[in-house]
Amino acid sequence: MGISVAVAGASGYAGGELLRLLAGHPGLDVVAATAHANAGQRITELHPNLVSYGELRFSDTSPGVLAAADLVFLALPHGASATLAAELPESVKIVDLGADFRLTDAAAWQRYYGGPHAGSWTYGLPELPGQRTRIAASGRVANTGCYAVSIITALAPLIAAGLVEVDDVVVVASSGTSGAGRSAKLNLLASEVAGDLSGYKVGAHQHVAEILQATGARSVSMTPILAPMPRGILSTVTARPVSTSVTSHDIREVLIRAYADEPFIHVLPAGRQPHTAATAGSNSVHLQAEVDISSGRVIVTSAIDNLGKGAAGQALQNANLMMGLDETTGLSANGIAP
Ligand SMILES: NC(=O)C1=CN([C@@H]2O[C@H](COP(=O)(O)OP(=O)(O)OC[C@H]3O[C@@H](n4cnc5c(N)ncnc54)[C@H](OP(=O)(O)O)[C@@H]3O)[C@@H](O)[C@H]2O)C=CC1
Ligand SMILES: CC(=O)N[C@@H](CCC(=O)OP(=O)(O)O)C(=O)O
Repeated sequence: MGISVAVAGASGYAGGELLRLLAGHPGLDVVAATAHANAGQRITELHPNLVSYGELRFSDTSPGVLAAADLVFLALPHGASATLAAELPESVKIVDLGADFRLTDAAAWQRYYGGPHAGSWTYGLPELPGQRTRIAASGRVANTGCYAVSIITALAPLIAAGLVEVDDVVVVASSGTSGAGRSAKLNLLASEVAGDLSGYKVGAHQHVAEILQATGARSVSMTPILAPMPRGILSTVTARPVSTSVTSHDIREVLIRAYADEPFIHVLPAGRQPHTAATAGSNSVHLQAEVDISSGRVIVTSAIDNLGKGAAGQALQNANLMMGLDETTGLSANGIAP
């Protein structure tokens, strides 16, 4: 018997992707998969792709069920994680895929989420300097938000290297519909989304708070766009260089150096643009950098699978670190394209 694992919110998109990854993990055994309205249903009724779970059914999401595991993943709506985590013993390690514990600043929490701030846990992005060691030493880790992963990995090294101004970052980013969860909302119907592009939460996206916190940027303007595809996020991150002498080559060199030893972050060869399809099903981030020949602004494009490095893959990477396993176990850098 390996390390026992429970997934709360396993009937949802992020929880379902976690179950898929965990089915191929040699050291982690799923002992419980919980749901809310769907408790009691067979896993395969909600996730017909997960045939290896056979007749197993979703349990209720209760502290008693979860406390029996060594490691718990929380893939729940905002607010539900904080309530449940408070009822689990310290001995149970937790990775929260939601936002409840991502922000250190209560005022920032208030601005974007409202309601009481539950506190903060170790921020779950191992590729940030020093963060891998902190995650490995933590019993509680808060996963990075999906857009935030793609944007922070594009921006943080440039700010750390002093290559771009911190007060003029502009992001336009598109997400597939699974980013919104598996809820029956009018704007997510296939007939509404197919053949359409639209902005949403324009100028007020909650991930800006964690992008500021993780990168040291002082001002980020973000325009999210809902894209007619099931998975994937493509972010374009533009910033003003500190000097007109900064070249595309300089930016690429900084990114290449920052991620030289990272198994999941790939700076593409010059001239090749990231594609969301190339990251689908993987835990990878694909990056490319250019300097705009007209405005002189730095443009970094970044593609991820929102359910992979944006959620379940990242959560498993963090869990591997927390349990002393090889960080890449059960994860693939390769996407499933086309
Ligand atoms: N989708 C994505 O790409 C990403 C999601 N996340 C985060 O992961 C978390 C889960 O997201 P996602 O999978 O998309 O959401 P879904 O809506 O697809 O799934 C939500 C899950 O939570 C359960 N649930 C709903 N209400 C409650 C409740 N009151 N108490 C306990 N469980 C409840 C649902 O159970 P049931 O269906 O049985 O009612 C379901 O299992 C969220 O915090 C989200 O922000 C983070 C990064 C990316
Ligand atoms: C398409 C879509 O609606 N995406 C969601 C992604 C949120 C997410 O999953 O991240 P959190 O954990 O921070 O909520 C959004 O933009 O809010």
